[in-house]
Amino acid sequence: MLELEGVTHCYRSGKATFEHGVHRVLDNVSLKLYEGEVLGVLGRNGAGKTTTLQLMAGILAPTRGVIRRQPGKTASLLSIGLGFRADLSGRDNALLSAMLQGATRSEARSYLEEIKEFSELGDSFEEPVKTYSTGMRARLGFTAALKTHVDILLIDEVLSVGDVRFRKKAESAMKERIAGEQTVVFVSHSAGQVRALCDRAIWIDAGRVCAEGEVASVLDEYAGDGRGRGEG
Ligand SMILES: Nc1ncnc2c1ncn2[C@@H]1O[C@H](COP(=O)(O)OP(=O)(O)OP(=O)(O)O)[C@@H](O)[C@H]1O
Repeated sequence: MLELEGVTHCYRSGKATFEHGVHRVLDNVSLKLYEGEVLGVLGRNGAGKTTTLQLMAGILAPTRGVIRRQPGKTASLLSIGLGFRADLSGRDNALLSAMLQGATRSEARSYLEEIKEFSELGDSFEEPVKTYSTGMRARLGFTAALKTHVDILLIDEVLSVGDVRFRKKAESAMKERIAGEQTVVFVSHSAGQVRALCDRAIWIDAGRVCAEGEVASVLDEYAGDGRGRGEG
């Protein structure tokens, strides 16, 4: 459904840092995402996980290599604080986000009360997003993505924020959605969440895929490396 072939991604940095101002974050990464699967992405801070999701979403273009997405399939990146217009209300942002996922205006409107209720934002739903806390933004982003249709859902750690009660509710709603046909790429630092939600996992370190395959064996290798130990 989505394939990365030999993908390298570099960011520009100050001339005095990295190699002549070029920071190579992904180095010749190849991976395949199959329809209906939930792929977990593990890796320490700065390993290149978010960059991988942004490439998959088409927000970034690779420096080298190819990204193939099945024609007509939509991919959407769900990450904290990304994609909201700060001056617009939660309601208007939810409307926009649904329309950006391909809903018509009236379809998008029909989701709004559900989004308001699930996100538990109350009257804040009518307030500008710039007045929201990080947890409130995450709840709005999570709920808007949960309620709208997208072929490939790319989730960047949004299930790790918010209070415990909302996190549990979000996890079980996500499980329900995943149980259907939804294709998901899921970045998390929590071994527990990856074990509970994913069909397959990859471990990225220093821009390369170190391990790929069955969740339990990838988690073992990650923990054995001493970096994933003790998380979740
Ligand atoms: N826009 C950017 N410009 C320059 N460097 C960047 C940019 N975005 C990320 N980087 C660098 O790329 C590397 C990988 O970042 P990325 O966000 O993909 O890592 P990550 O695995 O998602 O990390 P985390 O677990 O901390 O979220 C880091 O060293 C980061 O500093």
